[in-house]
Amino acid sequence: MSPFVIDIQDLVFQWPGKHGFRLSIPQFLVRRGERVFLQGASGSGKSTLLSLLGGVLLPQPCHLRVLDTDLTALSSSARDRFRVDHVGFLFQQFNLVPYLSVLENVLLPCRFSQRRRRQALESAVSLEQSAARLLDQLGLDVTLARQPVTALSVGQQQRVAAARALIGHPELIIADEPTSALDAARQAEFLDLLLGRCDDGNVTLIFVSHDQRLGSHFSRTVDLNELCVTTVP
Ligand SMILES: Nc1ncnc2c1ncn2[C@@H]1O[C@H](COP(=O)(O)OP(=O)(O)OP(=O)(O)O)[C@@H](O)[C@H]1O
Repeated sequence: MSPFVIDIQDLVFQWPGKHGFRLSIPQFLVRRGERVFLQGASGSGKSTLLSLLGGVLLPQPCHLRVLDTDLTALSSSARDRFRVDHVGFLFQQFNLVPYLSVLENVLLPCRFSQRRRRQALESAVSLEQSAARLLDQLGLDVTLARQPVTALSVGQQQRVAAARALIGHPELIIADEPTSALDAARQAEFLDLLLGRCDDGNVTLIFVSHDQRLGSHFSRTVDLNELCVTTVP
């Protein structure tokens, strides 16, 4: 097994029909269990890179291995399967499903992935117990579990989104500015809880933020501008 959860060599990506932006990364390696703080100027391609790591986007032919899987060799549906089985996504806007309850939102990955369902049940008697435990560990009052998710505050919704990303022990968590809606005190508190959960599961975390103060919580800071080769397309 490779020691690297992310192993990129000579990656190039351009949005179809869009000139002026080109992501070009000669090498990017992330070891199992690392917590990487990814920063870079607005528009430098951080979210684009996260989508490539999650198999949402495909680059030009290159070496792109995530969790020992060659993403460039997978079909679109196989990449979808890979993503739901192995990657927890945390978004800036949370992307919760507004007509579902808190619990139903957290359990969504288990609906789509047998692997996540099985792993969630390894340490709990039911999926609901697994979800409730995670919510509790992330500081959410579990009596809210049956509430519509839209009835929760922004900070509470963020904990729901984090529990959804973590349920069923995905090996890689990809977080795209998940703390930007919170004030500084809540950001630090949330980050500590998220990192604590990642430590417990030996999870690898790639975390994007513009807030450089958060960088001290991570094992490594990577600046996308330094990672990239800047060439005129
Ligand atoms: N769906 C898309 N279609 C076409 N171009 C896109 C798309 N998404 C992003 N881009 C372009 O790709 C470039 C990089 O955008 P991206 O969102 O990855 O940067 P970013 O570093 O995450 O920015 P920010 O920090 O502002 O969120 C930008 O020029 C953007 O306009």
